[in-house]
Amino acid sequence: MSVPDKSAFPTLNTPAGEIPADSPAWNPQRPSSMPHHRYQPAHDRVDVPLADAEREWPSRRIETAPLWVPVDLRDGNQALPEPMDTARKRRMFDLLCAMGFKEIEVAYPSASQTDFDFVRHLATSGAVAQDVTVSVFTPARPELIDRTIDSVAGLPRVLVHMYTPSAPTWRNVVLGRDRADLKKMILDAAGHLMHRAEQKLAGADVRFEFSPEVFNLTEPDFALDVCNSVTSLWDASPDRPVVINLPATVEISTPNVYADQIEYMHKHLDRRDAVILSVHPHNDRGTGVACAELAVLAGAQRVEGCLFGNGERTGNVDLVTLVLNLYTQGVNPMIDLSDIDAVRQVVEECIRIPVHVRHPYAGDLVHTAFSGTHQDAISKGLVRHAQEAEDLDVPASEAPWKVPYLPIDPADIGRTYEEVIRVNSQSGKGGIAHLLHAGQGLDLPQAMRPDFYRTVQQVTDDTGQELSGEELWKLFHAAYLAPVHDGPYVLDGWTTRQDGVEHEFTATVVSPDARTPVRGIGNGPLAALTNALVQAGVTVDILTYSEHATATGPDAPAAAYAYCRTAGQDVWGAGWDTSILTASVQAVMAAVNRAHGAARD
Ligand SMILES: CC(=O)SCCNC(=O)CCNC(=O)[C@H](O)C(C)(C)COP(=O)(O)OP(=O)(O)OC[C@H]1O[C@@H](n2cnc3c(N)ncnc32)[C@H](O)[C@@H]1OP(=O)(O)O
Ligand SMILES: CC(C)C(=O)C(=O)O
Ligand SMILES: [Mg+2]
Repeated sequence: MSVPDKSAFPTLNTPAGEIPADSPAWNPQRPSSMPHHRYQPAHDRVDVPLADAEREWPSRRIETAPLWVPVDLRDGNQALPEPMDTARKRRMFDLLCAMGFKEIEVAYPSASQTDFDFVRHLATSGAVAQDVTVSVFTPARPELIDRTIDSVAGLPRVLVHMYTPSAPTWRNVVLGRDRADLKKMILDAAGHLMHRAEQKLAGADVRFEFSPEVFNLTEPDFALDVCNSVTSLWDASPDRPVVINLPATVEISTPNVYADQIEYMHKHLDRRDAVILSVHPHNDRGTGVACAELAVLAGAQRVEGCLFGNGERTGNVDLVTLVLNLYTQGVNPMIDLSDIDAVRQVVEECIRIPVHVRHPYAGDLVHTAFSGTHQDAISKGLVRHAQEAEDLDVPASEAPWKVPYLPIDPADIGRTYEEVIRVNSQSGKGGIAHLLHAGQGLDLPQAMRPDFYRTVQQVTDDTGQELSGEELWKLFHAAYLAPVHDGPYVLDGWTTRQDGVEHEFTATVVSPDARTPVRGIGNGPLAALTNALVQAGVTVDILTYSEHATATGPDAPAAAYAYCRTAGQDVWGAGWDTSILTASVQAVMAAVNRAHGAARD
């Protein structure tokens, strides 16, 4: 074993402190010297409004899908090194429509000519179906609102989404306004937006959305006041509801805090039946998905996010994960991900960022098990699943899914089982047997599996590499099948004959020293074979024997396995032929040659 060279590691500040006095004996961790004191807990940065008695989200369940709203073409796009052009945006838009999204944020039209032109393209090309609402995003600046309204002229269903930062640092540092000033600015802009839309978009179905940016760091009473003022100004009603979108623009806390903030708004917003309560989590702490899910428990009805979590910094919340998380709870997610690789391919080509191999549901490795015990469990689970489907008389794709370690049937999202089990040095006999079964239809006897496992382990340990199904088959072939032709005893032209219960086996046994004609009698062809081999000086006891067809149909090869005691050893041999008899003779002769070949070496 090689010892790593310590100089290759970066210099770390070694833990400076003593073990805290109140640490239990089992925990010898010491304080790190990193300056954690520079950061404040979320509870010191913002009031968390919900009292214990009011909190209901922990005991709720998600039983229907919220309205999913992809913001890939705006929030995702603004975070790209190379923002999408019209062709890429159109490809992404068509994908989102095909997946079943009905409200899609398509641009920040005042940001660039490209974004403006894309909205014009949608308005003039007939790309937008009857039931799809196009959403556009604008800051609260009159000239930029005007440009935004100009972009959507001619679209029949539009949501105009206006935002302003509302958290104290943003108010003070970015906008230089106090609460009253900011509220005035918001209401002025909201009024301007409404009047401009009335003037320029008459006849269209136009609705409005407001986001207090960095809602999660905004004082709850201020957020509530601003949102209520906006819904009142826009005269929200159940038949023309306003979207109030409450972003975790930058994640700051554990998801339960966000859930409390959302439940507070859900319970205190005016005109609640005229407000669609929306959330927009980002993923700075890696908990965007948890925030969205807890927010839905807390009363959110709409979720904004991006496919595969693209977006500013660590991304927007990942809609693919959210949708499939819901699916795995037996809830119809209202979005089609039955070909996740096709979706992934379009997204990767549009945004030019690859999906990580460990990305939930979609990564190359997420339905794959390398480790032995997992493979064993999956392999047994798949067999049980097929059996249960048969018992229920339904196709395997309809039977309830309970396979260990696989939260979803990979086939439901267009993945194949081939990638589920892969073999390296961490793998065990179950996984190896599974791959041979999947590839060649071999059903290795349980007792033979450890034997082949040792051969495989030797190769994977020596190379440190993965073995494909094809490579495993080659190894199996070399170990158990090839010795029939490649060893000290080869049969030249053999025949069998049956007379009542008596079987006769005749052959010429070719060995390096002689060609020996042999003839044996027994109560079966293999007994006759072993009896004949004695005449060539070979004593064989067949300890166990089994055979099976490797597929259905008359031409399907049969596989045979023989465990034999010969040359002072117990060895396995295998045979593979369209004739079961030939396969069984091969299996015995392969075992003989493996043992006698090894004895001579
Ligand atoms: C959390 C989010 O995702 S928010 C969306 C962020 N997305 C983007 O910024 C992408 C598109 N943005 C842009 O193209 C540009 O920033 C524009 C066109 C909107 C504005 O460009 P510029 O006028 O050059 O301003 P710049 O971007 O430098 O600064 C923003 C200005 O808007 C103000 N501002 C920021 N947000 C808002 C808002 N929501 N409403 C009104 N004003 C705002 C800032 O205070 C600043 O004002 P100042 O110039 O008086 O200091
Ligand atoms: C909804 C808008 C303002 C946004 O992208 C955010 O806050 O992250
Ligand atoms: Mg955002």
